[in-house]
Amino acid sequence: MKLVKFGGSSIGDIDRIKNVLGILAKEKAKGDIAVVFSAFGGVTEDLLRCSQLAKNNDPAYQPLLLSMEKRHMQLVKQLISVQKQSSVLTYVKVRFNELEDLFHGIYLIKEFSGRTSDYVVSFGERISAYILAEALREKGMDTVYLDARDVIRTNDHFGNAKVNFPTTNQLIWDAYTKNKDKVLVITGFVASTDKGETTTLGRSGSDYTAAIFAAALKAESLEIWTDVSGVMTADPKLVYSAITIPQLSYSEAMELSHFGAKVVFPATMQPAMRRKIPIYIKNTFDPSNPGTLICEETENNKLIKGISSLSQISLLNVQGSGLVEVVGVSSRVFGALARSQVNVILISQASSEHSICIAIKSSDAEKAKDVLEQEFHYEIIAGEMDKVAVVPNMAVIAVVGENMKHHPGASGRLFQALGRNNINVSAIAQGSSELNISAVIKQTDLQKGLNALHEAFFLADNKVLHVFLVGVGLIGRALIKMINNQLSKLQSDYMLDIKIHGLANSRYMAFDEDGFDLAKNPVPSERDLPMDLNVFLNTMNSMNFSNSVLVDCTASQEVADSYQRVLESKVAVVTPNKKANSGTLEKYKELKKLSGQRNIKFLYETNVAAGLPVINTLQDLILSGDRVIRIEGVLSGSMNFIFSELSKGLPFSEVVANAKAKGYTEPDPRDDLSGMDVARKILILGREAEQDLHFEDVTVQSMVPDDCVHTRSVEEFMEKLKAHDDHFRGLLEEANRKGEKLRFMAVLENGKASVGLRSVGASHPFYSLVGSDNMILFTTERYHEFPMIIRGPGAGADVTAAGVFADIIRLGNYSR
Ligand SMILES: NC(=O)C1=CN([C@@H]2O[C@H](COP(=O)(O)OP(=O)(O)OC[C@H]3O[C@@H](n4cnc5c(N)ncnc54)[C@H](O)[C@@H]3O)[C@@H](O)[C@H]2O)C=CC1
Ligand SMILES: N[C@@H](CC=O)C(=O)O
Ligand code: NA
Repeated sequence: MKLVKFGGSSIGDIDRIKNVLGILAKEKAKGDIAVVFSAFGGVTEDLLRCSQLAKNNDPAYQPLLLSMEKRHMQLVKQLISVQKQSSVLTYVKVRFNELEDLFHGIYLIKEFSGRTSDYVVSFGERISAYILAEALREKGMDTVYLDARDVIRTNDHFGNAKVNFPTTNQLIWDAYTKNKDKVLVITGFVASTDKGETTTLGRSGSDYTAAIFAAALKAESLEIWTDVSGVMTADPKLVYSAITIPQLSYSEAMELSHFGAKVVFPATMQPAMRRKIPIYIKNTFDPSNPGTLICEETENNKLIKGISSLSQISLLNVQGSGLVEVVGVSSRVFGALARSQVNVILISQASSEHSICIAIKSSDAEKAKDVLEQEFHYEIIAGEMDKVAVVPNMAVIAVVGENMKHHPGASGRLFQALGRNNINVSAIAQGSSELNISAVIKQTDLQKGLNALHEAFFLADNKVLHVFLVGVGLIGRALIKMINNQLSKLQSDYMLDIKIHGLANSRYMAFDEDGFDLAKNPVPSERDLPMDLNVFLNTMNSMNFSNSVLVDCTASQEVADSYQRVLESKVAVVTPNKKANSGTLEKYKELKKLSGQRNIKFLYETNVAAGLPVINTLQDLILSGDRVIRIEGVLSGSMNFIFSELSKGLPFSEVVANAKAKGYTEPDPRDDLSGMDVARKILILGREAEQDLHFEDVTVQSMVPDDCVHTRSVEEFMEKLKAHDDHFRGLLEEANRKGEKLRFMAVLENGKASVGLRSVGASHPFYSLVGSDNMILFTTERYHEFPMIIRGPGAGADVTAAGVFADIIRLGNYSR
């Protein structure tokens, strides 16, 4: 025989109830069952609300009671055929009359005791089970309604009564044998004392009822039907990739639930567990889902079963020389805490015995500090012990699973995952049962920690990078396309997954917790939210993914100014935007330091020469001890394109327009023509070469004619430029006459840089450049006689997006 239990949410309305009746018909077809029901969804709460209103002498309880009565009557009419309705309606009516009398009494005497409360709420289960027993009979099931108060005997601890098992088991057995061929339909939650007073069984009481019956009847299994598909690997509200745990041992279920896996409350399952009855947690709304099986021995191949946590924790630190080798100190610590009802959640003491660290609920922290300081008053005065330090705003994160004891490496994986995400561990505890490893971390790190551990233990083989992309323009869009094209290969061959959760341009922003479908080329639009960088970053932080990265594909100063805050929140930054690194030297150094010290990556290969490996190469040279003597470069793809095209005989204004159309220029092409873009790049290269370079150290020759400097828009600028076509043709002709070519270049030497237009002869390396080519020559102590040369297209959507993409993938390598 199988014991089946449905909670209030499973029978919340008529559709849900019909669904449950269908499930029961199928279950019955498989074999004998007995059913436990809670009250219909929300009824217990409504009964308590009525009671409170009545107690407060508020007649508003009357309409509430009336609406409850209507709701029940309506259900009877919907579930039971007209011929059979009247007796059920009468039953319900009589119960509501009793309730009315009860509330009237409470209203008059303004008193509502625990005893009355248990009696009041018992109506919920009594009415629901009665109606459902009748409804099942209508469906052809031979049911019998059983008021559990007739069989479950308890003491008179109203609200949380303790069961007298010998008597209860006998009474249940008798009731069962009396109705052997029938389906018992049992009221959950309620019981009674020997004197016949109604009691209730406390938290998750209906589950408890089901477990008590399952044990007494030696059921083959117990099925708890609820509104989720079993116990999940982590809280799905915090870990979006959480999945159902197929099997849990009884001890694992106990451990997980202790840490707040709210689906089942295994203390209530104890009677079934003692008899080793398998327990299934099933989803009423997805009956074909196998859910979770909780049993004695599980088929087990995962290192851990689940990850759990407790919030609102404080750490107490009791420390001092007075603790070392003094017998009885810990007994005094825990004795004092116990006497003042402080529950200790976690304890950790190093073998040096110099300090004891205790995790408790934050609400107990002040009391705990006081009692401990009283207990050790004299030791503190004598300086043998410090005052008790309290660290608030902490959380306990725990991995649970019996397999940990057979396989070394669980704690290694745990600390590695937390460490890689820059989550500091303040205390650790693992009992010798090795069923649970707990770590105390900051509350603000909790969600990230849960996700990091979930990835490490459950998706271990696939690293996920969580991207927040600001700037869905030319480069941003090309990047999205590129990631989408490469995703399945990265997933299958490199175990790397990339999800984009946030997208923004200057006007709108959009978020997707599961990650946008990149195949749809997502772009934020007026259907989404108005862009607000602050909100964007806050949302990013609140999603709290491990391995998060802000990808900045704007040219915005505001976004660049946010990197410090982003890095401080332990989110990496990848960007082609040069604004941050070419601002003040102090800012540049600060960001480098922050990223280095906290080990949060800040990658910007595309700041110079797009995807060409310039920055990484330079960093490698420097890291390996080389010293840069001179850097010479054509660092602007657009300018090289412009002066190359010019030599084909096209007017200057037209080739500038072409460069813009091809996506080589900055969002504002004046940034290129003014030499600013190249100045920024040589400044960044100098700084990467460990030179303390300021903007004033760069001399810049602008290509923007004087009357174009103050144009108000890009369009006006492009228009005015036409008047200068002859000037640029003249420059070209002069170079041609000398057999030379015009190159816009930068040179850095002896702590000074210059940027401007030169004409170079055929022997110069820059002579042969074509199109959007860049070329960089590093003369260093090692590359002294002949410089190291890097050459190739240095602007354009694809070559830039590819460089940004490579930086993102690099993050995946670091975080692996
Ligand atoms: N085009 C190229 O070849 C290369 C470009 N870069 C850099 O890439 C960055 C992007 O360039 P493009 O895609 O060509 O520019 P774009 O103008 O096509 O796109 C910029 C995007 O940023 C958005 N945006 C601007 N300010 C914003 C703000 N405050 N908040 C949110 N979004 C904002 C715009 O709405 C637009 O979607 C620039 O920093 C550029 O210097 C770097 C190397 C090469
Ligand atoms: N506008 C830039 C693009 C890369 O930074 C260029 O022309 O090189
Ligand atoms: Na580059």
